[in-house]
Amino acid sequence: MEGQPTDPTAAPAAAPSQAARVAGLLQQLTRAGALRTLDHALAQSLRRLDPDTPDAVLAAAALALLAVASGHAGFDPSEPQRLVDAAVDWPTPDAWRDALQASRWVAMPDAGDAASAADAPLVYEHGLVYLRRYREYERRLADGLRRIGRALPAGLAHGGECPDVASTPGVPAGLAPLFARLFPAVPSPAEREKVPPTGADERAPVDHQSRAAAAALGHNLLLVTGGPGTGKTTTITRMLVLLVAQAREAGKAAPRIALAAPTGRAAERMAESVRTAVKALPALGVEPALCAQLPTTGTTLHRLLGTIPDSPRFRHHADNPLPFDVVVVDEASMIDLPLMAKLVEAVPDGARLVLVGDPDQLPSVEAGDVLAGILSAARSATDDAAPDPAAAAPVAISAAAAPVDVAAAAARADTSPARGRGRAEGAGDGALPSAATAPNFPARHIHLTRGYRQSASLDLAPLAAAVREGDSATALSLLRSGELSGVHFHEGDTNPLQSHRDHLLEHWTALADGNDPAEALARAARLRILTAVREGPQGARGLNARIEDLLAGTRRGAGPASTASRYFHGRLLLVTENSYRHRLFNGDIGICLRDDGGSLMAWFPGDDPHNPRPFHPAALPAHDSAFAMTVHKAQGSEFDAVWLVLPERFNRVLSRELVYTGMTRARSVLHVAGSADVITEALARHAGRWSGLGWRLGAGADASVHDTPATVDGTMQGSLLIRSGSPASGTNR
Ligand SMILES: Nc1ncnc2c1ncn2[C@@H]1O[C@H](COP(=O)(O)OP(=O)(O)OP(=O)(O)O)[C@@H](O)[C@H]1O
Repeated sequence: MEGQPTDPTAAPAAAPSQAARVAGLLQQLTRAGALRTLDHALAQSLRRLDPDTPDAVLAAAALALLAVASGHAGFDPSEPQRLVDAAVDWPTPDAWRDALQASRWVAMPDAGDAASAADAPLVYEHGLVYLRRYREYERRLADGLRRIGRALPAGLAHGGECPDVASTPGVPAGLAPLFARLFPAVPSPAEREKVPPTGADERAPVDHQSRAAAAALGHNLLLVTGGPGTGKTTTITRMLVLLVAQAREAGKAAPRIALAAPTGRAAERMAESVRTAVKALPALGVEPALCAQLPTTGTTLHRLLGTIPDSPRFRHHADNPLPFDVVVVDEASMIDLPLMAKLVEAVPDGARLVLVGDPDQLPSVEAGDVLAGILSAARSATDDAAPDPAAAAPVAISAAAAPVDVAAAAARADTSPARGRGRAEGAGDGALPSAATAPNFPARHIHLTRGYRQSASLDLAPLAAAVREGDSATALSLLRSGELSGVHFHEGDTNPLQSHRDHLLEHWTALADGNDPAEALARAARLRILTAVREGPQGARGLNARIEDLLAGTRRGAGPASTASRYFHGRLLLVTENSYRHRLFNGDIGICLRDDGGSLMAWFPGDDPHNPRPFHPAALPAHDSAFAMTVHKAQGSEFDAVWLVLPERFNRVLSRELVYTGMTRARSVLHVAGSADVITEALARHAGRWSGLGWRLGAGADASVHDTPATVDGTMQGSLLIRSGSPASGTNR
C-alpha cells in the first residue's frame, strides 16, 4: 500500500501467506475426488499423530502414495498437475519445499546412497517426495547394481588370466575361433588385415550382436535392448555358449545359468526362443557339448526368487543368494522397482546379471520404470568417460573399436576416484549433486537395431518405427495405405464387436470345442482384443461383459447359461493380483473348462506348458475376464492376431509406448481400430514416470526426475518426455 506508514513491529502479511493458501489443499483434493481412500487415510493418520502437521505435508504424503499407485517411484511437487488434473490451487514448489523440510515426518538423507531415517514415513530427496519404502527400494537397487557391475567376472578376477585382446578385440585368443563361428559377420583378423584402414569395413554396419556377446566376457552387468525380432535371444544364446567355453578354457565347471522373465508366458517364450537358437548352433560348427550346457527352460522371477506363501519376501535374498553364476532376465521393461531391487540383491557376488528388454515398450504396471532409469545411467557412463576409450563403456569392446584390455577397464571403473561413493553435495536438501561427485555406473549397454524376423504375413516394422518415433503422419499414412501386409486399419471404427462380430465370435466359441486345457490355452493365444483403458465403452471391462453376453446368445456351448453365471466352459480369465500361495501372478491367463467329471475348473499354465494347473474358480485370487485386456496387462505376451481398440476420445493413459506395445504383441495379423485424432494425440506423448533411479546411478541431472530410455552409439530411439502431458493413470491399467 504505497504512501501508507509502515509499522516495523507489525506482523507481516496483508496478502494471504503461501501457508494459508495451501491450508485447504487436502480438502480441495478430497473434494475433487483426486485421492483414493487409502491416500486419504495416510494423510489422516499423520494428522492424528500430530495435529499441527501442515496441510501441504499431509497432501504430499497422500500424493506420494497415489503416485506409487500410478506407476511412479515418488511425487514431484513442482508438477502436481501431472498426477492430478483437477482444478486445485497448488502451493508453489518453494512453499512445498519449505513445509517438507520443516516437517518431522520427512527425512532428507545426506546422500543418495545413505539409508533414510526409519522414523520418518516420507523422504524428500532430489526434488521428489517418496514413501520411505520406495526410496529405500531405489537406494538398494542402485547399490545392488553397482555391486554387480563393479565386480570382475570370475575369469578376470585378480590372479586370473587376462584375456589376450590382440586377435579379436575383447575376446581372448582361445575363444576367437568359436567367436568367429558364432558371429560369422565379424571379419576375422586375417580379413581385417586385408582391408585398408579407411576401407569398406569401417563403413559397414556395426555388428551389435557380437559386441553384446564380447561385452559379456568382460563384464558382470550387461543390458541388451532392442525391438521385437532384433535378435536379443539369439545374441544371449550365443553369449551363453561363449561363457560356457570361457569357463572350460579356465578349467572351471560350466556356469550355472538361470533364464527368467516377469511373467510365466514371457519366461516360456524366452525358453522357446533359446531352444530354437540352440538348435541352429551345430550348423555354425558349435560343439554339441557346449550347447548341452545351456538351459532349456525358463522361469518366472517369482519362482526363481522363491515365493513364500502370504509374504512379499522371497527365499533368496542378500543372505541367501541365488545358486547361479549367470542370471538372464527377459522383458526387463516390465519389472517394477520392488521386484528389481529384490532380484538384484539376490544375485550372488561375482555373478553376472544380463537384463534384456525393449526400452520403447510401456514401463512396468507397478511403480518403477526401472529399465529406463538404468539405461539413462548406462548412457551417461558413456558420455562422462569420453576421453578414455576403455572407459567408454558400451563401445569399448567392439569389433570396430581399438583393442581394449577389458580387465583393466573394469578395474579402472572400480578404482577411479571420480567413481567412488562420494557424498552427493546438496542431495539432502533436494538440490542436484554435482556431476563430479555422482558415482559412475559400471553397466555395459548394447542396443540392437537391425530386425531379423521375417514374417511373411506381417510387415510391422515400418509402422512400429513410426509409432516409436512419434511420427503420426507416417504412421497414419502407412495404416491408410493398406500396403503393409497383415496390417488392417479400421479408421473411425470404435465398435469392432459390432462391425466384425461373426469373425470374433467364431474364435471365442471355438475355445469351448475341446476339453484339453493345454490345447485350449494355446488356442486362446491366437486372438486377443487389446484396449488402452479398462473402463468406458472401449475399455476391457465393458468389452468383456459384451463378449460374454454375445457368447451367452450363441448355440455352441460357450457362454454363460445366464448372465448371472460368471464361470462357464470357455471363459478366459486374467489374474489381477499376485498370489504367492497359488503361485498365480498379475497378468497370468487361464481358461475355465469342465473336467471329465463335469466340474468346472480354471486352468492356468504351470512349470510344464503341457500340464496346466487346475483351480476351483471360487478359490482364485482377484481376476477378470480376458477376452479383451489392456495393453498393460498384455506386456510380455504375443498373439497371432491382435485387435488394438483405441478409445473414442483421447484419454490420458494413451502414449506412443502404449500404441507401440499393443501393436508389437501381434505375430501375424494386426487390426487397429480408432480415429486418426486419437492416434495423433497418443503418439505425441511419452509414458514417463517420476523416478530418481537414473540420478542415483550417476546419470546427469536431466535424468533425475523423468528417467527416459537411452541407448548407445547415437542410436537413441527418441525420448524427451512431454512435460505438459499427464502421466499414465493407474486406474486404467
Ligand atoms: N544375426 C542373425 N542372423 C540371422 N538371423 C538372425 C540373427 N539374429 C536373429 N536372427 C533371427 O531373427 C529371429 C528373431 O530373433 P530373436 O528371437 O533372437 O529376436 P528377439 O529380439 O529375441 O525377439 P523378441 O523380442 O520377439 O523376443 C529369429 O528367427 C532368429 O533366428
